Amino acid sequence: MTDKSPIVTYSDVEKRYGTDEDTVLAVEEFSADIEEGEFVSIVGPSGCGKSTLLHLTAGILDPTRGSVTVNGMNVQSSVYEKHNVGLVFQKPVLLEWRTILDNVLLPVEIMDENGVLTEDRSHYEERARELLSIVDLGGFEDAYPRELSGGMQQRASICRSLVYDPPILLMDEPFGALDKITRDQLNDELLSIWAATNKTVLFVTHNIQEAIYLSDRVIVLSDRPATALDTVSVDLARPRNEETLAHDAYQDIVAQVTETMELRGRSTS
Ligand SMILES: Nc1ncnc2c1ncn2[C@@H]1O[C@H](COP(=O)(O)OP(=O)(O)OP(=O)(O)O)[C@@H](O)[C@H]1O
Repeated sequence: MTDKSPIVTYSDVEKRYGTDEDTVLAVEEFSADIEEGEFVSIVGPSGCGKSTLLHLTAGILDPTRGSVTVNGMNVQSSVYEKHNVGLVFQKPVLLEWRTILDNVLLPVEIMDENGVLTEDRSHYEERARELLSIVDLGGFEDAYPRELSGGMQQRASICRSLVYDPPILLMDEPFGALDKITRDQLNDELLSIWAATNKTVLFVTHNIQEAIYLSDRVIVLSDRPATALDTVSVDLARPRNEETLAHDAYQDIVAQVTETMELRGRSTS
């Protein structure tokens, strides 16, 4: 840990959906600090509240108690700049009538309309082309989403989340729908991008192996309502690769996180 202030702080966060008697408590008493430049995964059982936590971090949802701050500023504040974060969803959600380049540039257009662009458009177009080339989509700028495989579309959506250079990347099971080979490949590409850009990444998954392979720390959530059961440091050398998976230390951490999830998850029944 550094002596700098954390980039994201969750303080006793609660999120309850609904306002009448029929409410759902999704997150309860969640507190955590995320350091700048860290790669942190959030793992937990299906439906426990992982996406809710990311949406609270993005300022898309408001907590019913507690607070989420980014660089010390409450994300609910009217002056908080939501483009501090880039979001990657479970599905790529590309607009089928726009080319890949124009899909990647969509957030730039929206920011331009809102008057919050810091550079001129040509800067972002150059960046979009550079990002597409990094993820091996050079040459597909003028293609349409239907011409790309699922993995290629998800790569394009990662470029879209990075095009305006947000310091924080929020990723919600981004590779969950892909086959294992493509998923492993994209995990390695993501680690390369992370190493090259010094982003802070919050990565949601229910895949324990994936979380440990990627992360500096793994936050283990309980069954719904999500609260932090444990935070596990992953002190494995980088860059990570095939050899990482064969290490005893890797297997030990997998066993530790698996046990926490199995023994300490709370029952929702
Ligand atoms: N808009 C909403 N209104 C009411 N309940 C909701 C809403 N969004 C989510 N929930 C409920 O909150 C709980 C947590 O949902 P969330 O999507 O955050 O879980 P998750 O861990 O991301 O799930 P999964 O692993 O299936 O992606 C679930 O019970 C879900 O049904």
